[in-house]
Amino acid sequence: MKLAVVGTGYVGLVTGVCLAEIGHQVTCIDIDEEKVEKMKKGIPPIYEEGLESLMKQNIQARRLFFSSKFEKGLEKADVIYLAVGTPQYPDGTTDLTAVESAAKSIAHHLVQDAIIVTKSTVPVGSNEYLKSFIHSHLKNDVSIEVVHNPEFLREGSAIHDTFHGDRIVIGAENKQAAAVIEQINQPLDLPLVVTDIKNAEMIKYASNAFLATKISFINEIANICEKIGANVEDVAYGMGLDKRIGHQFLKAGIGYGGSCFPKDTNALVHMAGGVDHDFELLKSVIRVNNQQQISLVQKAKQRLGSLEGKRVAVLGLAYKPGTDDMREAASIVVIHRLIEEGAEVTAYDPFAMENAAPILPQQVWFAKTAAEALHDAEVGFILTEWDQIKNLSLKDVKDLMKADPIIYDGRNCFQLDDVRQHLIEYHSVGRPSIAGDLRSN
Ligand SMILES: NC(=O)C1=CN([C@@H]2O[C@H](COP(=O)(O)OP(=O)(O)OC[C@H]3O[C@@H](n4cnc5c(N)ncnc54)[C@H](O)[C@@H]3O)[C@@H](O)[C@H]2O)C=CC1
Ligand SMILES: O=C(O)[C@H]1O[C@H](OP(=O)(O)OP(=O)(O)OC[C@H]2O[C@@H](n3ccc(=O)[nH]c3=O)[C@H](O)[C@@H]2O)[C@H](O)[C@@H](O)[C@@H]1O
Repeated sequence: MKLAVVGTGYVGLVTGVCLAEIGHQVTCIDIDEEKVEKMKKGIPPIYEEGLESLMKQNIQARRLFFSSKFEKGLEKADVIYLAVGTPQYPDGTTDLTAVESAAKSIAHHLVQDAIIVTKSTVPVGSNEYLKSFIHSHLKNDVSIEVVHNPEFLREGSAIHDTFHGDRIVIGAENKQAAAVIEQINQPLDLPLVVTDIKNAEMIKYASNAFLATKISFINEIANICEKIGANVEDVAYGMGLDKRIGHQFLKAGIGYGGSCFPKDTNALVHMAGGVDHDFELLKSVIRVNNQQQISLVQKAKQRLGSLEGKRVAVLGLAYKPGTDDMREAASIVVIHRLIEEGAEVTAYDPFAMENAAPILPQQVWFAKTAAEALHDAEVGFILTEWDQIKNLSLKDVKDLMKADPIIYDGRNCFQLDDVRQHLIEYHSVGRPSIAGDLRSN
């Protein structure tokens, strides 16, 4: 089928590439011309495992095209996917500016009947509004249907998640339109949920809110574990064996970040408020997460009295491994706090430093390697569990850092026994602290 995808970010580009891979003819449209020029050459503007090779293969097979011109990209497209960003306003409500702008461009350039499939996460009721919005901006005598097909991929495993997702949700008021989207996805052979648009919109928010709840729950358990001398990893393992609970999303850490959990949980709280429902549980989830992000700096300050002038290495900046995305990364909160406390921060991330530089305080130095960041540091903060960080030898870490170093590990990257052997003072999340080299005190 001939498809167009509008917006080529983490979701749009992966969607376009994967739809081409299963045999469709796809043109991806983006208003960012620089990005489009890069993509035409097979260079993805984002870091995502496996994306570049799949993109190049489909460009070569002449199934995948890129354009910054709507009139060209929409030519003969039967189905148009909309995957532009839906960030949050400072008050936590959803900013639909990009969706409206892209919808208007689609409406202006549509010359044949089409189904518009929204992939962007939008508040309940938005798709109904979008349908009339597009209608009112059509320039030609064409008919449209709107289908909501929320996206569940995770950054860092986006290609895998698209081909092996747990379900595809199709929200439609029109059965024929739903059937077309089913047909497009048929080669993926994944379980389908065909429902109405409001349900599809709510499934997306409820899913993200539930996953965020699991994380804040285990982080609270971790905080209690620390106080009573238990180990959250053993606790989570024991809990997760119960199939009703499961092991996924029970990894305690520095709190969730990323472009979606923070904004989608806020949006759902606002949506609930809009219908006079005080979503107390989700508000607590958000509060717990905000506190979790600053907890390690608070511990360091308590332990050291002051961080003024301390040389601090921050390893890992992206909100999770496998991506260069810095949106709502815990590292932003942690580093701002460290700088406010007077620390001298050197940071390292294998892929996210380019995106991090413009949003972190100017005082931050960027190191080319983890070893360079650790060199002569007194305190280390681990904020993303990249293999490049998890696989560091603790002997090297100790040798590189100043005498009697202290590590605050927000991702529980190291085995406690291993740390004990290396006599490094080590504080992680929800596990007993390790005292370090007592001989030198
Ligand atoms: N990032 C993720 O892992 C996931 C994101 N989502 C949702 O998918 C949507 C997109 O998210 P991302 O891909 O992260 O966004 P993004 O910010 O990475 O990409 C958006 C793209 O749209 C382009 N764009 C903006 N306005 C445009 C317009 N008027 N016409 C054409 N292109 C335009 C931008 O240049 C950019 O390339 C959001 O609603 C998000 O909540 C859903 C699941 C996963
Ligand atoms: O709507 C979205 O954008 C996406 O949001 C999340 O995907 P993503 O943000 O890419 O990454 P996750 O793997 O979910 O991690 C999110 C955050 O939670 C943290 N996390 C995750 C799992 C865990 O056990 N503990 C934990 O702290 C991660 O470190 C990260 O900061 C969801 O997992 C996707 O299903 C959804 O499509």
